[in-house]
Amino acid sequence: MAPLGGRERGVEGVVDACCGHALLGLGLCERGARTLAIDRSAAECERALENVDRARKVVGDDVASRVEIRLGDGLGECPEARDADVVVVAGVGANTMAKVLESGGLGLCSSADERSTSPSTARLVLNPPAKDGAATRRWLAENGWTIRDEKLVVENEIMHLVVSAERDAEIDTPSSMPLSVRDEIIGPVLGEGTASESPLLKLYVTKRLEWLREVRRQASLSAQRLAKKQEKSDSEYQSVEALKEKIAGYDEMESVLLAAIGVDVEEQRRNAHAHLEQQILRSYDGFDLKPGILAYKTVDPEESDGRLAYCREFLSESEASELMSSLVSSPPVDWAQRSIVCWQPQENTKKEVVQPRLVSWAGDIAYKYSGQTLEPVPVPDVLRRLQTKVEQVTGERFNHILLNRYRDGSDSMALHADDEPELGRNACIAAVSIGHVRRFDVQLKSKAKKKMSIFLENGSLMVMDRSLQHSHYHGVPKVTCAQDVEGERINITFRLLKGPPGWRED
Ligand SMILES: O=C(O)CCC(=O)C(=O)O
Ligand SMILES: [Fe+2]
Repeated sequence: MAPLGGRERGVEGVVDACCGHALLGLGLCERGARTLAIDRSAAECERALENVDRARKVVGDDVASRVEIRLGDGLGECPEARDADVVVVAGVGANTMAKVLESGGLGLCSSADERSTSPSTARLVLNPPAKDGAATRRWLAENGWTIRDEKLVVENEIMHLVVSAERDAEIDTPSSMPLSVRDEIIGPVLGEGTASESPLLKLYVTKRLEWLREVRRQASLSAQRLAKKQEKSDSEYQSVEALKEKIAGYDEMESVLLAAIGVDVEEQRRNAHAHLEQQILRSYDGFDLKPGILAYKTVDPEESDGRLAYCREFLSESEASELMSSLVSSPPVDWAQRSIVCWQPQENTKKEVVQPRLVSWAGDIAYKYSGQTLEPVPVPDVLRRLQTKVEQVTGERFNHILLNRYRDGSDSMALHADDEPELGRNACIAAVSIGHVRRFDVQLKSKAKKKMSIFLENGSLMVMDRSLQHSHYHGVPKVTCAQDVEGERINITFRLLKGPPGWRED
C-alpha cells in the first residue's frame, strides 16, 4: 500500500485505529478514501480480512485494494498515522481512546522537540459511547484539538457520539480557554441545538441528568458519612472539602443540562418547595389548626383512643433559631452518638447498633430504654423555660427531656413506641421541633399498612397521649429526595418518668 501521507489529491488517507471488522474502513474506501485499519485482536483482524475479501467480490478490487488490515496495539507502531489526513478511533471508551491517540503522538506536545516532529494529522474522528462524551471533549481540549462537529447516533440501542476535531494552531498548549461546563457535558456543537427539536439530543441530556444525579447522590452520601465521623484524619477533612467542591460542580452541571431541555432551575426549585408545602399542609388534614393552639386528633378511632396533637408556631421563628444556636453552638447539653440494643427480626437476635443521630438528655431521674440507661443530668435554664411553656400549653407535667439531633436528612429514628414501664400506662409525650422540617410517621402496631404522617415544622409542638404508645409505633424516616437532605433538626421530647429504672405500674 502506498504511504498515506502526502495528501494525494482527492484521496483522503485514513487510519482507523481500532478497526474491529473494518466495515467502517471499507465504507470509507468505497467513498474514495484509502484506509489503514488496525486492531490489537488477531481474531478481529481475521474477520476484517474476510470482509475485505467479500468486498473484493462485491464491489471490486479497486475498493478492496485501498484498505490495509494490520495487527497492532494503538498507533505506536503505525508511522503512517503521523501524516494521515484523518485518524479514526471508534467503538472504544474515552480512556482507551486517549491511550491509543497518545501512543501515536497525537496528545499534547510538551517540548519544542516534540513539536518539530509532531504528526501532521489534520483531523480526528472519534466515536465514543455517549456517556464518555465529556471525557472525550476534555481530552481534546487538553491536547490541543478543537471540536468542529458532533453528532449523536444510536446503534444496537446504545447511544454513541461522533466527534470531529481539528488540530489547534498552537499545539504546545491546551486550548487557551478551558471548556465551559456546557461545552464539556453537552458539547459546543450539540449545545447549539435545541433539545425540543431533537429527540436524540433530549434523550442524551436526560441520560446525562440521570447519571449526574446518581453520582451526586453517591458523593453527598460519602461526604455525609465522612463529615459525621467523630474523629477524622487530615486527609478525611480534605476529602470532605473535595467532595463538597465536586457536589457544587455537579449542581452547576445540572443547571446547564436542565436549561438545555428547557427547564428553569429556579422555577424547579420553587415547584419542589411548593410541592413540599402542599405535602405539609395535606398532612394536617383532620387537625383544626390555628397558630399557637394545640389541636388534637384521634389517630385511628376504630382501633384505639390514642391521640396526636399538633401546634404550629408554638415558638416564633426567632425563638426557634435562638434555641437552635444555644443547643448547637455552645451546647448546654452533651451531644453523643450512642449505641443501643435492637431486635433484628431477620436474624431473630438482639444486636448493638449505633443510633443514626446524636442524642442528649436532661432530667431529675434516670431513663432506661433500648438497653441503655441515661443518668440524670441537670436541666439547663433554656430547657427549663421551654418545659414550663410546654407544661402550660399541654396541662401536663414532665421531669425528663430527651433531645434528638438529626444532622441532616440521612439521620433518622426507626419506628418504635415510647412504652417503657417507667412511663406508666398511657404516657403523654410532648415534643418541640426546631430546624429543618421532617416527616413523622405514626403506624398502627397491628396493621403495618395503616400509617399516617405529619410534618413537624420549625417551632412546632407535637403531643402523643392516651393509648397511642400501646397501639401505635412512631418514627422519623430518612429523607430520600436529594434536594432535601441538607438541614439540621433538633427534637426536644418531654416525658414524665414515674420512677427509677425498673419501676412498674401496679
Ligand atoms: O424526632 C422526633 O420527632 C421523634 C422523637 C422520638 O420519637 C423519641 O425521642 O422517642
Ligand atoms: Fe419516640
